[in-house]
Amino acid sequence: QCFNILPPMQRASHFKVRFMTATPLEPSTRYEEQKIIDAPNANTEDAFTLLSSLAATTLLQSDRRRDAIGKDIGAQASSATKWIDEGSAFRLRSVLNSLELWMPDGESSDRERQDESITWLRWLRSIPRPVIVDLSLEARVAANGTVSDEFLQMLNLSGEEENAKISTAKMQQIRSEFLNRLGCKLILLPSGQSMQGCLSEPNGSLIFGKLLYGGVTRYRILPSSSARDVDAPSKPPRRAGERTERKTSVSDLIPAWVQYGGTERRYDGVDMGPAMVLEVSLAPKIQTAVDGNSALAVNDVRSKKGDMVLNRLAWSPKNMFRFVETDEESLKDSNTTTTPMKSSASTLQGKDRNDAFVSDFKDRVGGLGPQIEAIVRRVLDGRVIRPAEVDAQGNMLSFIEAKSQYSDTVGFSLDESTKQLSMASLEAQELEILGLTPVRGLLLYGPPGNGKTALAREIARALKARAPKIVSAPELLDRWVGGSERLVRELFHDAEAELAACNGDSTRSALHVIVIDEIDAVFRKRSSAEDSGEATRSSTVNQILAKLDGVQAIPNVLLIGMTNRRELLDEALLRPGRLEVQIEIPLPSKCGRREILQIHTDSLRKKGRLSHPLCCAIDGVKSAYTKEVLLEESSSDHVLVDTTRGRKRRAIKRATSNIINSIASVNEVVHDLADDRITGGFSGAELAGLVRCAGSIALSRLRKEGAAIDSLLITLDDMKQALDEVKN
Ligand SMILES: Nc1ncnc2c1ncn2[C@@H]1O[C@H](COP(=O)(O)OP(=O)(O)OP(=O)(O)O)[C@@H](O)[C@H]1O
Repeated sequence: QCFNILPPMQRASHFKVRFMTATPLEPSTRYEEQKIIDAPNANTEDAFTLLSSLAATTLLQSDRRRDAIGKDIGAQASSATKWIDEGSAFRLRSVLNSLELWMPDGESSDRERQDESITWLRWLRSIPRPVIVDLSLEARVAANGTVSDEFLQMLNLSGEEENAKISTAKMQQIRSEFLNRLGCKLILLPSGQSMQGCLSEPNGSLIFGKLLYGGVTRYRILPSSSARDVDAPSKPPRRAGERTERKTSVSDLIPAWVQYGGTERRYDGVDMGPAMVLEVSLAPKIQTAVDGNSALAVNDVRSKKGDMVLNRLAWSPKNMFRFVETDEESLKDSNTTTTPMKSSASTLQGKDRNDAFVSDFKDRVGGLGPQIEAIVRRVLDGRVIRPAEVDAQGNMLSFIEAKSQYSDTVGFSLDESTKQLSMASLEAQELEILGLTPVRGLLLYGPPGNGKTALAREIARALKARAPKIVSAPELLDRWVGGSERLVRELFHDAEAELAACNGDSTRSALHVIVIDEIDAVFRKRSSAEDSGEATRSSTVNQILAKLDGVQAIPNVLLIGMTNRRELLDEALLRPGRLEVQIEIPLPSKCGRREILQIHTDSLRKKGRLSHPLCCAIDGVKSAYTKEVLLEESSSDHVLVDTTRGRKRRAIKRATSNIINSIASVNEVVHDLADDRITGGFSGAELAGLVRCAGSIALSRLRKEGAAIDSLLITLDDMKQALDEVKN
């Protein structure tokens, strides 16, 4: 008995809609013969068109229901929506449930769409005050194809006119009257800002809302207070049906809600970034003359036509939305719960990305937790990371190497491997607008051997930068005229070449990390005597500074300066815009020493080449091997049990007990290698050296015994000897 007037859904194959059969109606003889409404022009491949078509279908179905029940009821519909067909309305709501903003995720091959949505999102994040974009016209155009003349004709005919021929002009009027009852708006609110005016739709309307971005509090203003509001603006209006929805991550799927027209409604932005709400409204027939657009008269509401910025944006609502698969059960009639959806984004953003960086660093350099966090915050956060190409072994290639291998794509491609790059670039551009650009220069200073160079390499690796160029500053001072300038030019040459290949767009270039060790040799405080060496030095200094913050500044470069003597440096170098972030890399603390020891013994431990007591000493935990356990283990060794008997066995046990007694005394002395009394004052390099020394002692022992390398085991005793050796 159900009248099928749906647009062809099968083309949106990925999209599941639960179809509710419309409430069975008294069959109206007039419609019995009517079959599927032809919708040849309806393109349901984009979500916006499908949504608009379904909204129009809901209107048609509801009108039909009203006609079937009786025109009078429809005509009398005022504050309640008695005229709405519940089945169709439910379906429309399910469609909205699975509607999402189309976000650039790097996975789509549709570059144009990516660019469009980035522009659109960027605009959304920069709007200074609430904006309402009226998409009603677009929605009506999109829905137009779904509505056939025959059906409209039937809905509008009264009994007597049934057989009369309707003129084209009249038909057009009926069509536009019908479509004008369909409304669609985007409500955009900057972070934490509220709408000044209110939205209102005619009595009997149904408004479907959906939060697409950020967070909002939605509520209705009670009619009594609305009038009072004008006279006494200080009095807060009385609210009803207040609900707050927050979309904290892309994967949060906020269910759509339904509101009734008649009362005024308003949205307040939650202080968590900009918010975007989509509203689709259906007005009852009785209100046709007034038109659903009455809401646009409210003071802060601006239509698309009047917004110059919006007119300049190249965007189309057809590219703004997409459908995601939803878990139908969990969304069932829920207005408050949020449901996670499957996220296609595989790479990380924001805080997650920073956390991943921090833990990645910690696996490789020890004892520098606070320093690494500062570096991630100041140097990595907000940076667009276009990964540099790597060779077969995974080593980062220089620009020249990459160019010879990947000649056509290097330097300016946003390929498949650069997932989330567009989002990162969007974020970076926003930060740039706020003046929060990532720094171009970093100074690492502190006593030698504590991981400055190691950290610089790690930064380059974490940023997936080009193979870092590490030079020692004195190498830059060429005694020949013009020599130093040439050396500095060479240092920055690759970065400049790649930037030129990307047409100056630094977000498309991989990052070039340039490390200058012993930077104090070049940038030391100026001496009064201006000898010839001084002249070379200052021209080198000027050239490097120009690359950092001068007119020839190169944005795709991170310069890391390193020194053991910060106090010798010229203050001009440390100004913001130059080596702006200065991080001290001190001697490691007890905790740091333990981390460094763990890093340097990690591979040995994984291969089972460290004795248990040594592992315990590295970790600073008491050995679980007590004398008794060791004795037990040695006597239960299957070789002993199988091949020795009686007195001989007892003799071996006694001998083992003596050995273990002596080892036990060693255990008690060194049970924490990181302890101040044992490795206090050691630098990272010395700790790395200590591990190598213990390894060489174990190896020479093995050689003396004539055993094979695969039985190498470094013991606590080896480490003790190594400590003696290193300390002397
Ligand atoms: N914090 C650390 N974590 C892990 N290893 C470290 C650490 N500090 C030093 N090392 C080890 O010591 C070696 C030397 O350190 P590195 O060259 O980074 O020190 P540096 O501070 O740059 O010294 P210099 O000032 O003399 O150039 C590294 O290769 C590494 O093996």
